[in-house]
Amino acid sequence: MQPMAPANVLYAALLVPTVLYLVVTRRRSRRLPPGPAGLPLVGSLPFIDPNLHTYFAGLAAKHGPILSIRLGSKVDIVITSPELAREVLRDQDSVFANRVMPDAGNAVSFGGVQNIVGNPVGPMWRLLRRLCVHEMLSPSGLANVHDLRRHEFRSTLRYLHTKSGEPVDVGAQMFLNTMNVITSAMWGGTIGSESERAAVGSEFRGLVAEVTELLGTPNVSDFFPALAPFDLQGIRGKMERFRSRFDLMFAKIIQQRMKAQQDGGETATDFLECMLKMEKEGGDGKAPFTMDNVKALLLDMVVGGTETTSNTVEWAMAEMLQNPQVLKKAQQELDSVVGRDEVVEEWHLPQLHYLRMVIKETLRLHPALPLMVPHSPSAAWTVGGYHVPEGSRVFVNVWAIQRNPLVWNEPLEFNPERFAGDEGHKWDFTGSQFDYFPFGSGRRICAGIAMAEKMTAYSVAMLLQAFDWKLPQGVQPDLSEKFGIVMKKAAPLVAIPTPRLSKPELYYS
Ligand code: HEM
Repeated sequence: MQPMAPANVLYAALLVPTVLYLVVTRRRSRRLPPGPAGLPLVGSLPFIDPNLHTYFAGLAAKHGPILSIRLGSKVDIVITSPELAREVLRDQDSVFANRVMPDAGNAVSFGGVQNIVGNPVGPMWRLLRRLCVHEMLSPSGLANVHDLRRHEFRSTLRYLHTKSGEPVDVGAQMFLNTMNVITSAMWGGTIGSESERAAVGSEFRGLVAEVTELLGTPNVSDFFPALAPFDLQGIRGKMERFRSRFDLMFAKIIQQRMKAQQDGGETATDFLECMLKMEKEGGDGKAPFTMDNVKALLLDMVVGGTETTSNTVEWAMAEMLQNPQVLKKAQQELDSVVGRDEVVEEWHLPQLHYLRMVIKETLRLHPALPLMVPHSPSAAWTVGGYHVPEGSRVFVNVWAIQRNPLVWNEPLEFNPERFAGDEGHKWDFTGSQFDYFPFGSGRRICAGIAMAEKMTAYSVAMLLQAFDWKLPQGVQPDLSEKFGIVMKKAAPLVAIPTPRLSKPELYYS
């Protein structure tokens, strides 16, 4: 046998390891992340805990920062480290920016993907997002409805004053306040009288509560999509009925507005007006825009904006009642910036630095969406060296990441001071830091950050400036959580307000 030429030896010496490397990495990259074994057919379904955020955190402690879990016929991926969150939400954002809508979500959102939350990234999603972020939720959009917002806050202030000395369900009041603010930003004064507005508000409240409850209910149709047509738990049927009720309510409001336009009334500057304009134009040339989009967007705002905001305010108040030194410091700041001879206004908010730190700390310990809204890759991909199947649901456990003891000193302590100074300022709501991102990050970041910031700060400022708060006799502070599509307090915060402004008339000004 002829000896090999030196060039061939070199070639073989390079080729063999290269082929081996490709085989090994390819095999490795087809490997799903580690995770619980589960049972045949049902996977880990029988073992999941309803408090999914803590259940997933427990699995991550065992299986690592990326894990896979089979629930029925679907594989879900859970991410629990800042590095991998960055990979999914920033480095590979263009691949991971899609969603898998639950069956219930499809049923309620006006013909499937008519809304922002459910739409895959594309011309339609861009148009819907631009409308929301640039028209309704931009600084100028929010400024347009400042007076309506102030009106709602003042009526909550009056109501709370009538309840002085009595137990108040803080979350329920804040839910009502937020709902009224969001609906008035959407369709302004379209609904005539106060009593008519109150009736619409209360119907909405009931519907939104039922919709969010059902969105958080485990559904066989999602675990076994082949069974979805049978709607075994009746969830789709219920959601379709809710959608019809929303449809009727929205149709009535839209009709009233169109009639007002025909009668040549004053031109409104609210969100409904700019959506109706877009509907008349039929879209932006790249995507169509129909009446279904108008209704689906209205629903997005109500469902996405109310409980997230009001629960954050409730958590902030609950944490401060547990940590009275924080509450006192926030009130001292309010006294020095606003005093007690006038009611706090939105224009005071930029000067309330400590209050802003309180909100940041609340969203660190209690992010409203603990697993965010699941993302989904548009193609099979590799994350952290593991295979992530196309169309799988990817949960990012922001709740666990924001309690990571490697990043946060005494992570379970409620300590707003950690957001002070240059070190603290780096954590904000822009999603640029992957150890703190309560509003998400990347192109799917929350569309309502500007409104959420304003609403949470204004609400907490009003509650603390106008009242002292205490728990009813014998009630202990309780900070237990209840997982849902939006994280709740397990026991609603009931507390007693005592007026602290200098004159009673101020509550009715
Ligand atoms: C404290 C209050 C809030 C928190 C903590 C919050 C948090 C979030 C998070 C984590 C996401 C998912 C991000 C992702 O998937 O990467 C999201 C999405 C969204 N939020 Fe918020 N949110 C709040 C308030 C609001 C408000 C007031 C509105 C509107 C009125 C709103 C509208 C939306 C919409 C439309 C989306 C979907 C965005 C998309 O898929 O492109 N949110 N929010």
